[in-house]
Amino acid sequence: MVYPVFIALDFPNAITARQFLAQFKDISPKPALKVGMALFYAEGPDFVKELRQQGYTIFLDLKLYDIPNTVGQAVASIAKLDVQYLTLHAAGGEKMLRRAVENKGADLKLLAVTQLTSFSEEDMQQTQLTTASLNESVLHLAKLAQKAGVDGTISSPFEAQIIKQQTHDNFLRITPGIRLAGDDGNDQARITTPTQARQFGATGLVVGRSITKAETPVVAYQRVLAEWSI
Ligand SMILES: O=C(O)c1cc(=O)[nH]c(=O)n1[C@@H]1O[C@H](COP(=O)(O)O)[C@@H](O)[C@H]1O
Repeated sequence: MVYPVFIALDFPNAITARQFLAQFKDISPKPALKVGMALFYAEGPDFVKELRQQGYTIFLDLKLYDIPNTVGQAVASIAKLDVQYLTLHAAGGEKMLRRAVENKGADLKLLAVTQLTSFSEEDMQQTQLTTASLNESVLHLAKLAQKAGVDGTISSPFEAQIIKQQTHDNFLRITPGIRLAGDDGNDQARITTPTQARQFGATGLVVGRSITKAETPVVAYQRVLAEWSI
C-alpha cells in the first residue's frame, strides 16, 4: 500500500500554483496535490480540471460544514469534478456525514476533519463546543465519522495512534501539521516531523509550507518522502 503525501497548494491563484508545479515537471510519479479554499475560491473548478487533465491526484479541501441537504448537494457537485479526496467537518454530525456519503459516488474518498491542527487544548475549550479533552474529542469524532461511513479522518499525527487502535483497518488517517525538523510551526499548534507521523500510524501526510516555502521545494519534498517511506 502506497500512502500519499499531499502537497498543499496554498497559493492565491493559478499562476503562482503553475509556477510552483513547474519545478516538479521531472518528478515521477507526480506528487499528489491538495487544493484548498484560497485557490479554489480564486480559480474555481476549472483549475481543478486542469490539474486532473495533467494526471495529478487531487484532494479538494473545502471542509464542508452545513445542513445535511446542502452538504449532500455540494458533495454531488464535487463528485462530478473527478477529484479523489474531499474534506468535511466531522462536527457537522452523523446526519450530515451520512448525506455526504450517500452522494459521493464510487471514486471519491471523504475525510472528516476532527479538531484542526491549529487548535491547542485551550483554543478548543474556548469555543465551548465540548467539555471533552482534545484527544477525547478527536477520537469521538473519528468514531462518529466511521459510523457514518466516511473513509477516514484528518487529525494531527499525535491522535493517529489512538484512531488506529479504535477504528477499522482500512480507515484512513491523514495528518497535516507536518514540519521538517527545524522549520517554523507558524499557525499550527500540533506538529510533528514526517518520521514521527509515520511512527504514530498516519496513513497519509499533508505538507504545505515545509515544501512550498522551502528554498528548493523539490529537495524538501524529497526529504519528506525519504522520511515517510522508510
Ligand atoms: O484539512 C486539512 O487539510 C487541514 C486540517 C487541519 O486540521 N490542519 C491543516 O493544516 N489542514 C490543512 O493542511 C495544510 C497545512 O499547511 P502547512 O501548515 O503549511 O503545512 C493547510 O492547507 C491546511 O488548510
